[in-house]
Amino acid sequence: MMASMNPFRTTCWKSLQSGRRLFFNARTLHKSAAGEALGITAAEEEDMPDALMRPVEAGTKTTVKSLKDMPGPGTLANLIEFFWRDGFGRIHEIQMNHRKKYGKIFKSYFGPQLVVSVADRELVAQVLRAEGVAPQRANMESWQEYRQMRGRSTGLISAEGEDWLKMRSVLRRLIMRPRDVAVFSGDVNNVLDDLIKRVCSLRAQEADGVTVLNVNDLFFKYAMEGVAAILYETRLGCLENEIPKETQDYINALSLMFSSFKTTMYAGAIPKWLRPVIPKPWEEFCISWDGLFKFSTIHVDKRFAQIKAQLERGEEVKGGMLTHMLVTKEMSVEEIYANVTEMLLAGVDTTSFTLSWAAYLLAQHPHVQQEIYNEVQKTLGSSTVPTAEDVPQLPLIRGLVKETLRLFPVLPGNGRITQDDLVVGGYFIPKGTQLALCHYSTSFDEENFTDASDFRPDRWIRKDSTDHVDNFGSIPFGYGIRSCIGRRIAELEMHLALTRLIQRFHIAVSPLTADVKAKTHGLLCPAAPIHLKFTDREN
Ligand code: HEM
Repeated sequence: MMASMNPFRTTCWKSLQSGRRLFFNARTLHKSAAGEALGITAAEEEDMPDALMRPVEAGTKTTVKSLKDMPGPGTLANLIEFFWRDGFGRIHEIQMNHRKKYGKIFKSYFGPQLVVSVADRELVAQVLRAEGVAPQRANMESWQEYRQMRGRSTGLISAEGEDWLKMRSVLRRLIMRPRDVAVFSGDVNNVLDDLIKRVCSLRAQEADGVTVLNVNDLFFKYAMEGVAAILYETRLGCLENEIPKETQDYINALSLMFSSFKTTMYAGAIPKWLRPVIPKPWEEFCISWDGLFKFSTIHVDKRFAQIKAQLERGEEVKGGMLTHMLVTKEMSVEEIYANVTEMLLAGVDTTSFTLSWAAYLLAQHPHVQQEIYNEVQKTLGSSTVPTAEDVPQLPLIRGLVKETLRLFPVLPGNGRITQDDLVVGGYFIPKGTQLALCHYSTSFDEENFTDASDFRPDRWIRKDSTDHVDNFGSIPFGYGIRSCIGRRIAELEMHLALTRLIQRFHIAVSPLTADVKAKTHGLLCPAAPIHLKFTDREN
């Protein structure tokens, strides 16, 4: 769309396409060379199942079927399921049902929009194996339209083509490897000191002295404070009793964004010409983005002013990711605003929902909690404050996060728009088709995980250095060059938070908590509040 308006973009895009052909030829390379071609870090590659790196077998003759032959629910049935029976809240369940009924690959129509769902580990691997240099996730027209209207830049989530590639290559160098984010351990631990204080003050307000109501609210504030400490290099005060006004304004903008989620994200369904008749969704969408951008602008500008003052005083400028971006000017200031805005948006609910589920699962499985507590005690004792360097010695903590994300993948499905004609599962899929990669159903597939409904963090532990835990059925952060850029930040926040909570408290389910199921609201989140008891461990 935008590319065709700008001849420079068109030229560059062509060179990207030829780069991509090169990449296809490189697919038969051995693992690390292919990893390099994909832009995958060594740590990611280590997790990578061989299936993803295996060269395409030549010379096998198969009949290719067309999309017409692909099974799937009827258009009307699908519309009723989603719009009448509120299927958007049950996307994960519908994914499982459709997988059972139609098989590994099936098609659905949302009005005129065709979506091909891929619900099988090997086929998902095949799709990702065919990715080019700048994969496209979904149609981001509404995000791009807002940015054009306000003269704003796109960020990693909303950008495409060479704009995306340029920003991705800057950010990738800063935060993609565990060792890049290890330096933030101190900042995260400062936030964790406040989280623990907050747990103590909240439970003191309850009659039993141990219950914390609605832990997601607590983890939301922790995730926001933690990610902002890294992105903006500042503290926001989310875990204080009185939240500062500008932080509260941001939280309100974020809530508005999520409450209007259905009508905005899915309402590429609401065509532009209908906006004068149904103006509210677009208006709310713009108001919430205004709030989110305003917040980022305030914090980026604040840091910029501090850096300027330091330079004027002849002082050395030290800092994290934001400082690096502001000083090196590898991105324009508008691009920095857009990226920190989109990263904060992507980093708060994802992390906080996962922490809520992890705490809930620990509370429901006291034996597992005890095993993890033993590991933490053995490695750190009761008072050593963990850092990123300790995490490799805590395999059950890592397993806890992986297992939580397998059972409750915050993004139950992910998207790709095919950039070339493909044959997947014996079907011809033309270029430009919207694919849905069904991570929720592959996570529960018994072929991928034995006793798949069981909560077993130890299933992720390698028995020895040759043991390979094949996990392609569960890729909660996506895979390859368009995978989650914040993965290592999120992992650091979650590993340290869970270690410190388990080290300090015994966590149990409060009788006030009903059996909490998952619902989809854009992300997979708890359908009811989770109330937990935090009792001090006797050390
Ligand atoms: C539990 C926590 C998180 C989960 C499960 C998660 C998951 C994901 C997934 C599945 C994607 C799409 C990947 C793909 O299309 O292949 C994604 C993209 C993204 N995530 Fe995360 N995420 C988490 C936390 C974070 C954090 C903390 C940040 C920022 C600090 C972040 C920033 C982003 C961005 C900017 C993208 C778009 C990347 C691109 O298009 O290049 N995420 N995330």
